[in-house]
Amino acid sequence: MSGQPQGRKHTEVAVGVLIRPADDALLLSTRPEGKAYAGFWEFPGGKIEAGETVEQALRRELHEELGITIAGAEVWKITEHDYPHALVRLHWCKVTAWSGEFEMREGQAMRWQQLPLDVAPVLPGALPVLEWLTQERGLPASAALAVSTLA
Ligand SMILES: Nc1nc2c([nH]c(=O)n2[C@@H]2O[C@H](COP(=O)(O)OP(=O)(O)OP(=O)(O)O)[C@@H](O)[C@H]2O)c(=O)[nH]1
Repeated sequence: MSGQPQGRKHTEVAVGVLIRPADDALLLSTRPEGKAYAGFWEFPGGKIEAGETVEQALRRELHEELGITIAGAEVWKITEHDYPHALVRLHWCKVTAWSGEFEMREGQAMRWQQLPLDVAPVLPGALPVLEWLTQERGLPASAALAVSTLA
């Protein structure tokens, strides 16, 4: 039979939509060298390890990658994306409070961004979230589409 290979397991991922309280800017960072889609812009986060909650995984990842400690995180949306390298389930959390100074511990670049983003390309798995944020902010749909640069 054709189609999905049987038993392909989801990789569970915790992702943080960091929103800067002063101006509602969103934090995007680049994927480090050596990972799939290196150089693509994404929201910071990473894989949930065995026994971790989404919040615990996100706190650990953001500390490892960015050097900050988040106050709390609640799941806002859950999406899935089927990449050649993995079938991922993304647990999106909005984060508006953290402590510590940003430090790019994996050699990434980071930018605070308004919609439409002026960085590209963005990981395809992040595009639905840009659409929701665009709707929430009452912006024209083109504010989310402008980043769909992937062929
Ligand atoms: N962090 C993050 N991952 C995303 C986003 N969108 C998206 O599809 N993903 C996918 O989610 C997965 C995250 O895995 P990762 O490789 O960044 O996680 P990690 O840091 O724990 O990886 P490692 O353990 O291999 O070092 C990747 O397959 C990535 O393509 C996003 O906006 N942010």
